[in-house]
Amino acid sequence: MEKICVAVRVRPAASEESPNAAHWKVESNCISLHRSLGTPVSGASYAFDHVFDQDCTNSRVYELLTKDIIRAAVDGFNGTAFAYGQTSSGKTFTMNGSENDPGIIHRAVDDIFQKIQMATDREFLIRVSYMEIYNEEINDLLTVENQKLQIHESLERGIFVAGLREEIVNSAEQVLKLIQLGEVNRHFGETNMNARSSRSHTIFRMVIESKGKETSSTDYLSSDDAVRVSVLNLVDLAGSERIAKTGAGGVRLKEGKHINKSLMVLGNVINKLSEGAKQRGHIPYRDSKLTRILQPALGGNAKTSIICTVAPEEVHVEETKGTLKFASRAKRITNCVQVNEILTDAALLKRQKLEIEELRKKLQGSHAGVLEQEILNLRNDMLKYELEREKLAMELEEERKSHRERGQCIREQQMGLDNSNSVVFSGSDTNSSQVQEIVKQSLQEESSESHSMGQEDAFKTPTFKPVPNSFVVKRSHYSRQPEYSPLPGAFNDFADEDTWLKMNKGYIADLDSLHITPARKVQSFPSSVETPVSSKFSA
Ligand SMILES: Nc1ncnc2c1ncn2[C@@H]1O[C@H](COP(=O)(O)OP(=O)(O)OP(=O)(O)O)[C@@H](O)[C@H]1O
Repeated sequence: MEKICVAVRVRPAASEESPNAAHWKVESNCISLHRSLGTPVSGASYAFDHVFDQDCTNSRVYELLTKDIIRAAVDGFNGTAFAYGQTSSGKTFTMNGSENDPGIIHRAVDDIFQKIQMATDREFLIRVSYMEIYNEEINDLLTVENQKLQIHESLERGIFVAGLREEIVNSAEQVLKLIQLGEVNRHFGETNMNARSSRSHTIFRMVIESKGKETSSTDYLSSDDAVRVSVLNLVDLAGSERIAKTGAGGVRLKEGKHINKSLMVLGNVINKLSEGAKQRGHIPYRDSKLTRILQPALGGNAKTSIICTVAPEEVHVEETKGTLKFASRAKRITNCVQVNEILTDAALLKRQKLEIEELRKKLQGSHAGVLEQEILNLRNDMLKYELEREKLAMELEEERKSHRERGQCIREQQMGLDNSNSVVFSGSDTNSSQVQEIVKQSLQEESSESHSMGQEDAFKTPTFKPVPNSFVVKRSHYSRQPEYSPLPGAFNDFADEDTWLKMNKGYIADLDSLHITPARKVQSFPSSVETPVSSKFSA
């Protein structure tokens, strides 16, 4: 959204004013009415984007008010600059200027062609038309035969005047010649107020089309393929007039009525547009040809500036106040400005290719997203496995610890056994040492076997327990090795119940779990055996 730019320009006084007369004072961007003694009139002070006093040149007005619109028009934005004010206040002077000080139209034309020459990456097509609205009829100023033209509206062209001559131009000089031609056909008339009064509203229009120059045939990714079309309107309105002042009659009176009526409709449109969007309701653009043609410039898609010209004389104070009020309302209008682009079939095709390329990139981007998610999942899994591994390592350590404790326990038992044996067998014969050795071996075997057992089984290794009622020695391996098993009879020779009782000091080892080494082929313990150990140990 962009506000309309509004400026006020005070023309030089036509005749010397009395020093006691009320006058307008310009300070910065404010204009205020003062009485003869210099005291300001309350409620008659106004501020605008710019206020130009009588010494201001057209050059400065152009620089501050119009130059941006012209630049934007070359870039594809619609633009409108128009002069509004009572008759003889300086509208035509501002738009057309003089020989020494060319007006806005002349400067705009020069500027456009300069900018086009500088935009080397684009090619331009400029069309010019010039029309007037005279007595509410549209006439072509470039072709006199084209009279009473009609306004049409289409999706493609927007609001346009059908049958209007559009001249394709290549230079500023060519355009200025066309303007001169149009000026000849324009309706001027002499009134009491102005020797050469505009009796019509004139609209000088330039349509600027541009398209990026193609660098190569495969350069389909260029975003400048669309054709930009902008419409620039430079409007010189007829001045509102008081019939009593202009002394109009006859043709002039009729003209004056039409002028005033269309300016009133313009005022109504501005009034409505200056209200909030909710209150404004219907905008009466269709009530006059002027507002219909200027519709895009008023609250539509165009950069717009209005220069309100005022006469400084005391005699015109009321008209000047009216113009300033109009300007104040116009200041509140906002337009919605955007570049106008037209896509040819070729440009459309190229743009679609560009879009597909962009979508492909996006798709690739989203695929990368999927991969990233997968990597994240894998990382999570790895973390889980790591935690599980640590847990298992801790369990293993626990296992080892309990295993060490079991080993310790076995060693203690063995030591206890050794001690008891030394008591039982002290000073005894060879047989007792043999028995001692066998028991030791058994315990060692048991100890080594317990290494390969689970924790529960390990605790079934020999331990001390109360003496059972009867002595039982279980030799589970005998059945598997019958050929070499020691004979129970031989064992009985010394391992009777009493002996074991003595050996274990009231306790017996639970031999259920004792692993008896693979048996040697012996019938009985010899009376003199050097090493009665199993082949397992001797091997
Ligand atoms: N800023 C200015 N500096 C010098 N002369 C000016 C200026 N503005 C207007 N004039 C002169 O005042 C006279 C009236 O100006 P102009 O014709 O531009 O008024 P207008 O608003 O177009 O009037 P109308 O509505 O009747 O066509 C002209 O002679 C013009 O040269």
